[in-house]
Amino acid sequence: MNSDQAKKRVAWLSREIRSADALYYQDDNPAISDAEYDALRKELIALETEFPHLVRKDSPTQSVGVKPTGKFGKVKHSVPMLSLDNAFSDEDVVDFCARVKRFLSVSDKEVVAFTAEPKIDGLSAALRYENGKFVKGATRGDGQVGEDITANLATLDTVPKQLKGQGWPDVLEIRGEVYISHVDFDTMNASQVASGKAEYKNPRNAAAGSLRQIDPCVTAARPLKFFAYTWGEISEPFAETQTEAVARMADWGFDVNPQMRRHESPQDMIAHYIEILNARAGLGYDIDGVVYKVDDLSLQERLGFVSRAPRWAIAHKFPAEKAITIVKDIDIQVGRTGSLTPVARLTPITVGGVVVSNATLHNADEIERLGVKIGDSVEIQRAGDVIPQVLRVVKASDGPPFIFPTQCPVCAAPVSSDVDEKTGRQDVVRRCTNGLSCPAQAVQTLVHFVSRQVFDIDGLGERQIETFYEKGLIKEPADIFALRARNDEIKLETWEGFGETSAIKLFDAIDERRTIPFDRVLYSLGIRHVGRTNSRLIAQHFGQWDRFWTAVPELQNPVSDPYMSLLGIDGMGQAAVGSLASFFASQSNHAIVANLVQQLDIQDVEAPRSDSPVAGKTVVFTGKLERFSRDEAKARAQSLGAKVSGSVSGKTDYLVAGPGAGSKLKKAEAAGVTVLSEDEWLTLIG
Ligand SMILES: NC(=O)c1ccc[n+]([C@@H]2O[C@H](COP(=O)([O-])OP(=O)(O)OC[C@H]3O[C@@H](n4cnc5c(N)ncnc54)[C@H](O)[C@@H]3O)[C@@H](O)[C@H]2O)c1
Ligand SMILES: [Zn+2]
Repeated sequence: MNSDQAKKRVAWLSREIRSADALYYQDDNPAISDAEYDALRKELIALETEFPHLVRKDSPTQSVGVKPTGKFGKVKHSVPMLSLDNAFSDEDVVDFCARVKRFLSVSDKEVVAFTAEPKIDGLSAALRYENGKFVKGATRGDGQVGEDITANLATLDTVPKQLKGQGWPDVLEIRGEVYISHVDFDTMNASQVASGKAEYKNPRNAAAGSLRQIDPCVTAARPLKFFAYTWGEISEPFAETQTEAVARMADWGFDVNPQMRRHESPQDMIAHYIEILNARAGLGYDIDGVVYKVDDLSLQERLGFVSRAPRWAIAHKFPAEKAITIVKDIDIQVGRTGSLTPVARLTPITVGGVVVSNATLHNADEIERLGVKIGDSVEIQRAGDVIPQVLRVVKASDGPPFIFPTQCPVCAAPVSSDVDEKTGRQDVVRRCTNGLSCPAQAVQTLVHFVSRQVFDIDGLGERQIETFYEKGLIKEPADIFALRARNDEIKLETWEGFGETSAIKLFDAIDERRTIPFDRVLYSLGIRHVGRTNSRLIAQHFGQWDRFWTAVPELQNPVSDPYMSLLGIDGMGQAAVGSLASFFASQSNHAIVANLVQQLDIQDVEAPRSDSPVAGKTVVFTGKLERFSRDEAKARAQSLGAKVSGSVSGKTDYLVAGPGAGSKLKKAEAAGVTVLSEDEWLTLIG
């Protein structure tokens, strides 16, 4: 970016931030998420660092909050109320500690202690005490001048009107955070709804809205609380460290946060941060990070301030898990079994450090429940590696409601939903009824076919499958094995993304997989209810592919021997056997499998040994296995006639626990299940 472009971007960012500030601080009604806001600020700081001449005196990076409105009287802060700099990563924390030491000319070996405590997501307030009596309360405002909300603050139980104990300075200004607990927030919103008023978006906005009421009686009825954590003007010092100061505040009758601790290294600070992050959901009030402060007050004094934040403190922000964004479109994806899954296409937004541009809407019922339509503002959530979800509509657009298609969006075949045999209710999932004649189902079936757990063909992924399918070169699994023979006409080495070597590599990878066990072939077909376990059970039952193939036509008769004997297998149900039969009822499916089998050398599957020491036993594997992969362990156990389960229950006979085993191990121990190490397991099975 050149200086000119940077100038424009800086101006734009400043404008965006200022307007967000006004909505957030003055109206208590933000229009963008905190994560979005933080991203704008971060970008502005980066640009101003790169182009220092673009820093204007009125830049949002040089100031705090917004100027007070005329709604309340004004209070001048004799000690400015500042904001905090942010750290977003562990590295930032290490840098911060190093920066503090450098500033103080302290060697690496010497210790500078820091406190760590939760960053309460409320709004800050200053309480002035004269001779132990509460005389004035103010908001932060723009840091220099705040609003006089004495009467409102006086209504809080956690704001002492008279300090307890003794030894307080004659003039003492205590600062801290006003907030609302989760329980109180829910109650408050329920009564907002009952009286026909708008709900508050989150506890912070509810607290800010409640505190900045013209009528203190309204504030008095709101469940506001106050945590004390710092101070402003004082007539004389009252402590030597942050830790000591907070302890004295507690003595004088203030709530202080019980999670605060002192640390001597960035590693300990970060460990504490993780501890608080994990405790977050159970605290009962919102926090949005951890604040670290230099413990020694004389060092704090030496470190002083930069424009809007102290040099001796930093806020280590939590990754935001939720964010608000806009639904640009709703697409319907067709899966391998024809299921229609609606996906919201979003205006991209960073959630927990990851850009999210799609979120699942699960099914038609969920769309109806949420009432979501194209153009709506929605709140989304991302947790771990799962697909982001839409939680709720924040602001509805005036567009038409979303109509769930009655035809497959890919092949236009009619859509239907199954009826649950037990409940007689319509399944929430709608499916395309066109089977493998639907291009979407065909491609997804092929993708499943080549995937790791099935044919495991290196170099063939979704993208390649799509290309081959579109060119008409792979329409069914058997075509994959014919590619090499047809390459004179295909000339794969001339395709974009392929060279001579990668083409040969792909053909080799395909040929390597011609020899394959019976159960994998069955699993590769992607038949509903015939997953890995059932494929294995069926394969073990027949032993050889040819025996199975001879029995296939008889499966159309539900009282035939093969049908009944499959039903008799422990673990197989009507759904699986019925689905297997109806798959082969289709002429084209039958032909597809026949073509495939011609290309393969199918290995027999041995029936489980009933004389093995673990035959008929139920085994659970947990932890990190070091002697074999999870798949291998499972296959081995099954071939010895053991049942492998994913969870510990009363039926479990053995738990094989590798290093790092957690909840399953605890549960097994509690249930008196025999726990074996990997070596013990190997000895047992011989
Ligand atoms: N969504 C929006 O439109 C929008 C607009 C403006 C600001 N914001 C949000 O507000 C924040 C910026 O506001 P800010 O300038 O108040 O900075 P800040 O909230 O990130 O940090 C400073 C504040 O933290 C508070 N705090 C809480 N616990 C504390 C503790 N234990 N010790 C010290 N301080 C503690 C204090 O009130 C202090 O003023 C950002 O997180 C931003 O996401 C959002
Ligand atoms: Zn279709």
